Amino acid sequence: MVEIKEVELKKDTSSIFGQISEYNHEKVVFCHDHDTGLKAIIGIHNTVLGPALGGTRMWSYASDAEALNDVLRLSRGMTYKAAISGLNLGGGKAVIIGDAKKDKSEALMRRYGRFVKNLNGAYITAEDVGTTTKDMEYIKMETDHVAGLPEAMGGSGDPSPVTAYGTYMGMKAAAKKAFGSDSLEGKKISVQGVGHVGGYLVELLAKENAQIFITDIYEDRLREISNKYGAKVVSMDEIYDLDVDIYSPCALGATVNDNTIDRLKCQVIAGCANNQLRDENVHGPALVEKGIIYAPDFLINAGGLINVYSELQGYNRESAYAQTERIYGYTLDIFDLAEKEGMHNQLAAMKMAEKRITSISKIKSKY
Ligand SMILES: NC(=O)c1ccc[n+]([C@@H]2O[C@H](COP(=O)([O-])OP(=O)(O)OC[C@H]3O[C@@H](n4cnc5c(N)ncnc54)[C@H](O)[C@@H]3O)[C@@H](O)[C@H]2O)c1
Repeated sequence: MVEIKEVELKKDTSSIFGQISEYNHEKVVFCHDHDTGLKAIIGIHNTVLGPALGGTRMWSYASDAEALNDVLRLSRGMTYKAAISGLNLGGGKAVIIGDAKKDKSEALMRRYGRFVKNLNGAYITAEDVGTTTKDMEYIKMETDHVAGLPEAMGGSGDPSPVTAYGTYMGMKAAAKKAFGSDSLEGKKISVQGVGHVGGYLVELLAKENAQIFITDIYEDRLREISNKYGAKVVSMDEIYDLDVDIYSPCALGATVNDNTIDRLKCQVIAGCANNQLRDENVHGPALVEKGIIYAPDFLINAGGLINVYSELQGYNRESAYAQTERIYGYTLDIFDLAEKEGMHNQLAAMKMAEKRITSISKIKSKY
């Protein structure tokens, strides 16, 4: 039996190296370019299972420290996501500091691509919040270590529909656990963020005749999704107080926190956002206490990674969807493990992922 260390948040996070050692990252690269205004951080968390693959996020962070914290948490999440999904990939992620609508240019993305190139394949990038398949084309001009290229270029295209499908599968598994049936018909479901993934998820929920509530920063997008699928629009703050069966965080992370947890009235949380629990050690157990079934984020939002991984093997859309469908069964397995071991669902999923990494690391030195 492999011994797995409990993941704890350590306290010394005041220095950069303190933060990097907190989650035991292998490498963190700071990228700066005066001419293009590029400021980016690439986090390589763990490469035991394979090269670190994870998207590049472009976001207007309030501070460099916030950007570092985000890339460290996101890249660790990628390690777990790849491991639990049975992929031969490590965990990595990158952030570009800036406003994706204003600060992006071909030169900036290509300069960033050259930093990725310099890592010689230890990190493979892809798209994330604030980046598009077009940006991946620019990166591809500088390095082969990029995935999620447009289908016209032989790539797997936008991963969002596959991510939405996996999230839907995880949500149905959680519904089965909470309500005794995985049917979402008539269920009241709030979706926070109707961007790439959230939009596709709403489509799947509408097909199953769920009652859908949506919120987003962008009013035009809200109108579009509401008109198309008959979803009711609510304000960004109101989403936490709704009397719903399922809350689906599909925007950014850390929305399950000290300020929101007491307001939530749902029985299930299942969404595609990464790092939904602000602090898994605090908010994982708090959800158990409240009787809310939490579907682990990195498990149920793995569809996009599965899709991108398939591109590296020679893309096959059907097999990517078939593999993503298995998220349903994996999610039920995690609920069983959590119950058996008396732990919260996120921790059970982390332990399952760590177990695979530990066992594979042992065979790596043997020929
Ligand atoms: N795209 C993928 O395949 C994929 C895969 C795995 C995980 N994820 C995660 O899923 C989430 C959504 O990804 P996406 O690709 O759909 O991004 P996106 O940028 O297309 O959509 C996010 C949406 O959330 C909205 N938003 C941001 N803050 C909000 C807030 N406070 N309240 C309400 N809405 C808010 C944005 O306006 C945007 O429309 C992210 O956390 C991402 O990391 C995405």
